[in-house]
Amino acid sequence: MPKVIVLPGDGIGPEVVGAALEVLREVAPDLTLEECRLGGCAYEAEGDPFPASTQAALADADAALLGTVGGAPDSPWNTLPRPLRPESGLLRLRQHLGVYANLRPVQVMPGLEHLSPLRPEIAAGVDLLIVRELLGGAYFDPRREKGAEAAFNTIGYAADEIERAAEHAFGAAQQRRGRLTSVDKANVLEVSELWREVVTAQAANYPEVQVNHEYVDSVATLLVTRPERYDVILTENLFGDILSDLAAVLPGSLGLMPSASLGEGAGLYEPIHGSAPDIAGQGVANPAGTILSAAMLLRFSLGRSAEAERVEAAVRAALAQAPTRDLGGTASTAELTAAVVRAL
Ligand SMILES: NC(=O)C1=CN([C@@H]2O[C@H](COP(=O)(O)OP(=O)(O)OC[C@H]3O[C@@H](n4cnc5c(N)ncnc54)[C@H](O)[C@@H]3O)[C@@H](O)[C@H]2O)C=CC1
Ligand SMILES: CC(C)CC(=O)C(=O)O
Ligand SMILES: [Mg+2]
Repeated sequence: MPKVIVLPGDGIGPEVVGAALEVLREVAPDLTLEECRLGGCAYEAEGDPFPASTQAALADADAALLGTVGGAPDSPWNTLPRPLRPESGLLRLRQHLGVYANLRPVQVMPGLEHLSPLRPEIAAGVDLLIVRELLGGAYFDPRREKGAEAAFNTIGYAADEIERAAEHAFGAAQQRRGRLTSVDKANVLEVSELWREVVTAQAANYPEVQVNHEYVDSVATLLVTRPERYDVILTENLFGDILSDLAAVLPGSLGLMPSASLGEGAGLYEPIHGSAPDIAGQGVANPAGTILSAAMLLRFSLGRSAEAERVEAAVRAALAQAPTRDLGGTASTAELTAAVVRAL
């Protein structure tokens, strides 16, 4: 029986993960679902945001499903020594699992164009994939330092770190529309120059994939004005973090965006949004991104594509009937989840 570690986390995490579990129990009742702690809740209970108990449970797991971690701007968690903060727990989890390729699909589902704040002719038909390198760059810089007068983080990449993330992007482009846009800042940054050289060299192995390179600042505009230009976007950790939140404007809400993080072992599945302290505990969070992350788990970690498609179709149908507040509707988390379960 496949084993999935469930990490509800902080803020709205337990609410959206609860919704995804309702759906998973319907479509995959044979899964062993084991709940563990990650983030601020783990620090409070066990003194560590990525505790040994969670690490031990992951040892024989097939996948992990995560909600969100982190506190409000005034949370005491934000002044803890950095390794003890909730977000460090998440970074350590990603490193522990070795999940270097973060897949963030951006889709405006047919019939749901009206949920986008953008004009229908821009939003209609959007279907792109952001492949974000997840274990390198500024977030994992070992030389990071903060003094009273100065602080720094460096964006560093080794060629093989770029290569292994790019493999995923080329592979995805082969399966999709055959176009790969590598996003960097090579007009200013040496690290981007190397990024561009590595991706260009790799392109020779994928003659059927059409590759181009664009600067991240320009992509920030084009992504939300001419999204049809993009099929697969490949980029580094920090740029990918920012561009994927921006891309959430296309379908209409951060709450709709799922992700899969893949390496050589168990995969990690999580919505791209944070713990939304402004709405936590109110029962109004949009659970669609987490439910769609569970669909990605079924597809990538368990090879259950038919069940994944069932879930995706049910989410599409439910969002048409019962949009949540972030989408201009009135449905609660529980109401949207019930609509998804009914539509399965
Ligand atoms: N992967 C993770 O666990 C992440 C954690 N964080 C942490 O989350 C906390 C809050 O960060 P913010 O910058 O406020 O970003 P956020 O993504 O939590 O919230 C941004 C805005 O989007 C809304 N929102 C997010 N998810 C939603 C959903 N499912 N349904 C409806 N509305 C939703 C929020 O209410 C808020 O207005 C911080 O502690 C941050 O460090 C931030 C990003 C990712
Ligand atoms: C460590 C996380 C808080 C970074 C983030 O925002 C993300 O991965 O989307
Ligand atoms: Mg983010």
